Amino acid sequence: MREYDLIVIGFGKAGKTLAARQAAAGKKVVLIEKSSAMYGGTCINIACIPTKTMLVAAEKGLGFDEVMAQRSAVVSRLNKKNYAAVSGTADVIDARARFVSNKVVEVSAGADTELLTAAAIVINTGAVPVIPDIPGLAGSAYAYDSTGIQGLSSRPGRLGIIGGGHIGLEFAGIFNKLGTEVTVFVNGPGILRGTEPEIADLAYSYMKEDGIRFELDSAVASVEDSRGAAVLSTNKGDFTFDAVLYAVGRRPNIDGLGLEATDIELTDSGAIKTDRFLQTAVPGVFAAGDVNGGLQFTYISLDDFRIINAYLSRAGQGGQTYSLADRKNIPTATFITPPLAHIGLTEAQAQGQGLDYRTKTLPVASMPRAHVNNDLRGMFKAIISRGDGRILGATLFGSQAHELINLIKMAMDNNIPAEYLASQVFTHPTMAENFNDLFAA
Ligand SMILES: Cc1cc2nc3c(=O)[nH]c(=O)nc-3n(C[C@H](O)[C@H](O)[C@H](O)COP(=O)(O)OP(=O)(O)OC[C@H]3O[C@@H](n4cnc5c(N)ncnc54)[C@H](O)[C@@H]3O)c2cc1C
Ligand SMILES: NC(=O)c1ccc[n+]([C@@H]2O[C@H](COP(=O)([O-])OP(=O)(O)OC[C@H]3O[C@@H](n4cnc5c(N)ncnc54)[C@H](O)[C@@H]3O)[C@@H](O)[C@H]2O)c1
Repeated sequence: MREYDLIVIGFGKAGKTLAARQAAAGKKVVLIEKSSAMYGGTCINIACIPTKTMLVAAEKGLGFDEVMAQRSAVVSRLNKKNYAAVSGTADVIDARARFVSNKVVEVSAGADTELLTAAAIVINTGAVPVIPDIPGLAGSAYAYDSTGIQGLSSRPGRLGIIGGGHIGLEFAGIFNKLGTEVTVFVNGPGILRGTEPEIADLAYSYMKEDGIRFELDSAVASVEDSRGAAVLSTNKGDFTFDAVLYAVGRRPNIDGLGLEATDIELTDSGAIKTDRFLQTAVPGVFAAGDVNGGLQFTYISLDDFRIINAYLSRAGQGGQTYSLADRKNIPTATFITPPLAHIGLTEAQAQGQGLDYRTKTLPVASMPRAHVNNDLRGMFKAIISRGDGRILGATLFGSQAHELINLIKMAMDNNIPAEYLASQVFTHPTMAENFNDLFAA
């Protein structure tokens, strides 16, 4: 049995960063990844990076083949870069890993198997798409998850999307820009629920203006392949599509990990249960990223790395280190057009908590940079505590929102009051300078 200081299962954001960092610190480290096509993990190969590459290329007006070629070029470059970043100092094994006991992992590739053990083991196996229980969907030749849809060899004329969340809306925008007729099936009265309602309404109206169709309060009852297409039977009638994307959430990936051979415990939703240091019920075994049931974002996986790295680095030295309890405000970005970003409380949440707050909304059309950009769409909204001027939350819908939200996070995390942003000297003409008005009394 080969012995290591650290075994990392899965090439995710947390795992690859931890493997490289611990190996650089002199630890004997191995990272196990079941597919070389996944060096760098989900984000690099099948998620954040390829989808945003597709969006940017489609926004430039490129056609389907060029968009896909750019996607492949970027993924291939980053896949290689990620492999090099880890393999220089740690062992990388192309194999599937599974636990055979609490601290023993079997790696297998074809007929070859080997047992490995280590003082510390980190599970970073990500999440997999939930397949909705719709008769005929799983067997349809025209139904795809978010990975499958990126493998299409030609542009579908008609795309049906089941699910109006992050993935559904992002792909709706990409394919709409490529000239595909897109219909999104939403299982509720609107999209972007939980977002400030006036901004969700605006986003919905823009997407409709752009030609995206929505079937709200819809339920897909069955899918049937017929004459080279998929026919969706729904409570709103029958619809025929050349391709159907299902995007109704992703579940922690514990498939085939052999957890039943260990004392590792699961949460009710099937994630690996951890403490605030991301340690499982087995001391020395950690779970990072989507598999531990936290928010499913690459930057959360990176923050999980920080927690485990701090814990392992102080091993045996006692004292407190960074943990989940210290994690501050988490921003989000939804890459629709224009992008939508949020942090902290919405007005409804502030009201629900009985807080004394004021709100400020600012249409993007009032912003000088928006005129320079010739893109007047969107609205910014801030929620500010009346007493001490703290920023309680913000929703930014407009060009560069995904970048700007990080400035507000810094202010919120450090208790910098709204007044500071209201009087800060900003470069001009920029979208950021509008914080002078957004945060003014
Ligand atoms: C289409 C899409 C778009 C997204 N866009 C964004 C975005 O813009 N911004 C954002 O922050 N987040 C985005 N996300 C979410 C983000 O991709 C994930 O939260 C993040 O990649 C999770 O990383 P992770 O560290 O959990 O592990 P992952 O990166 O998922 O890595 C897990 C790795 O483990 C490997 N593996 C699994 N089981 C085994 C095993 N038994 N043995 C060996 N290897 C194994 C897998 O092959 C995989 O490479 C998106 C997700 C999707 C699907
Ligand atoms: N920009 C980003 O940061 C980004 C982009 C893509 C994905 N992600 C991450 O990936 C995760 C998964 O994305 P997702 O879009 O699959 O999940 P999601 O949770 O964002 O959205 C799923 C949507 O599907 C709906 N739904 C559920 N069952 C349904 C059904 N049977 N019929 C119709 N609709 C149904 C839900 O109401 C929800 O609106 C996200 O939660 C997010 O954490 C992030």
